[in-house]
Amino acid sequence: MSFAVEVLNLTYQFPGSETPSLTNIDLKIPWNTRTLIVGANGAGKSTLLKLLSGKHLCLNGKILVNGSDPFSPVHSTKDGEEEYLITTYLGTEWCHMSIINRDIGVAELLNSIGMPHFQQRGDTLCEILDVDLSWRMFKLSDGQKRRVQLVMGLLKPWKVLLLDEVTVDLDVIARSKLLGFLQWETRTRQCSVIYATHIFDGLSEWPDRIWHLKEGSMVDQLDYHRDIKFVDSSEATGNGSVTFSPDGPTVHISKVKSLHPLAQSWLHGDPSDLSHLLISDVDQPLL
Ligand SMILES: Nc1ncnc2c1ncn2[C@@H]1O[C@H](COP(=O)(O)OP(=O)(O)OP(=O)(O)O)[C@@H](O)[C@H]1O
Repeated sequence: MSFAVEVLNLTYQFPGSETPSLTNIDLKIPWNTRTLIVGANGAGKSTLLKLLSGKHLCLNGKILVNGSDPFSPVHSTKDGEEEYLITTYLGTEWCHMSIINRDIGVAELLNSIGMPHFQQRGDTLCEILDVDLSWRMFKLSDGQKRRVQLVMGLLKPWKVLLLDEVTVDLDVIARSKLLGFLQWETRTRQCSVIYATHIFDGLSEWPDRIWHLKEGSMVDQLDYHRDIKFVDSSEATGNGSVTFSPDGPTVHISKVKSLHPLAQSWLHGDPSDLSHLLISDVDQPLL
């Protein structure tokens, strides 16, 4: 069976560093899956995603993405007539690309990276991310710039998408549509997504697997469908419902299906944990 990603006994230490950032990582990620990586700041999420994208050379262990070493110069592959990038890595450096702050039109920008060759995909992405081709980049809000960037980053189809928290300033609708698009992609063609995030809103139904990286080690690997059950809490009035009172401004929000409590409990006790400062569920004010 071929895997989207296969990692065997990977240990990675940055040059000049005293300790490894990743230790003895073993992973097998099948095709047509969505993997969520959860970990405290400094746990090694970005390092892992960058290694998978070929940005760092793996010296200890083995990494195969689409069956090949991601550090090799081969960056695309063919499925029939279609050409695919093997990996697309969208991370924090990519978010700061200087071109997005210039006085340039969105249509011009997208055309310069090959939109005409991927017209249908580009149109779909512009529609789901609500990007207007007549916008000028320097006039956009941060969230609008991010949406244009995401259209750019996702325009060319990929086999393995590595997302390193790039949805942080999307509004909830754009984020939800983007996650829906990625879910649809993984269901309709041979590809997989690995997503490292600290934001769990709207993710409860999204992943197939949820992994916990702690101090460079993969300490939990859950199968979403097999291992996770959402249960009604005794004080909840429903499951994920919102009731607007006709008589006033009161809104009743029942406990919603969320992976946030799982992440909170995993990260409790992990290094860089400040969970003692968190407002508990019970005390949390409704803003
Ligand atoms: N270029 C580098 N040189 C040396 N050490 C590094 C470098 N980049 C990251 N590290 C170290 O590797 C470890 C993992 O960092 P990484 O950026 O992968 O964490 P992360 O889980 O992505 O964190 P965050 O949630 O804050 O983005 C940290 O201890 C960090 O200090």
